[in-house]
Amino acid sequence: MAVRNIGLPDNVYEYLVAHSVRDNPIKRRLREETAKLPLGMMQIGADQGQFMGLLAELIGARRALEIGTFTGYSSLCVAEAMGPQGRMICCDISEEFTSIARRYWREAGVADRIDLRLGPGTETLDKLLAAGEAGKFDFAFIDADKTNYDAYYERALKLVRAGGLIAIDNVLWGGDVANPQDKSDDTVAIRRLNDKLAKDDRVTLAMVSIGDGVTLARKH
Ligand SMILES: C[S@@+](CC[C@H](N)C(=O)[O-])C[C@H]1O[C@@H](n2cnc3c(N)ncnc32)[C@H](O)[C@@H]1O
Repeated sequence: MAVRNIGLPDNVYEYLVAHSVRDNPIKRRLREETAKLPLGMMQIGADQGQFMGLLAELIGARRALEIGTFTGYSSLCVAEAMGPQGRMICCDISEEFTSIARRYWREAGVADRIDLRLGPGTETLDKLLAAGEAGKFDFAFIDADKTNYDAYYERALKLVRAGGLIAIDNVLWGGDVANPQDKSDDTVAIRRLNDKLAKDDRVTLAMVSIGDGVTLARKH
């Protein structure tokens, strides 16, 4: 029988990271500084950051979109992977969190690739659509407030080109999506989007059990 579970023991996860993550001191320090914050667990893991960079590289991404930037780790991974030609629009509502992101982007030499838009993600995406940016992005990463996930997905689907990729984070929500007793707003929102994506013929789909679960949706 194929191995099916996602719960890696700590020592196996550490082995995985030690044998795959191509780290650098700036990324390591950003992870360490973020880990000290009360909401530090919102940051994606080093292995997921590298996975996203690889995805961006595989599709030759030059324009990327991120909804939910926090202290900048996922955006740093994608911006680095796209190289100097890459450009990224990052959406967040927090000046406090993203001031940390800006500091690390500058230090890593990717600040000129990243355009941070502060404000509700749906509004920023609507402005991009109104500005004629539909179909202009290669890659989108959705990782902000869960109750807006469907709104982000529908907008991202318009903003990415055919063949472009949307990655959606936290689709397993610590396993809560599979617990029918859990009817909290965040769980219900993620579960609804998962149900919809499972039969959404506008995309090719894979749900990957990395981190807290990532759905990859390639636009037809
Ligand atoms: C899970 S964190 C993102 C983690 C980030 N991708 C990383 O790997 O470090 C979610 C972020 O979404 C932001 N956020 C929450 N509500 C938002 C909204 N309505 N619009 C845009 N961003 C929002 C939060 O401020 C927070 O920084």
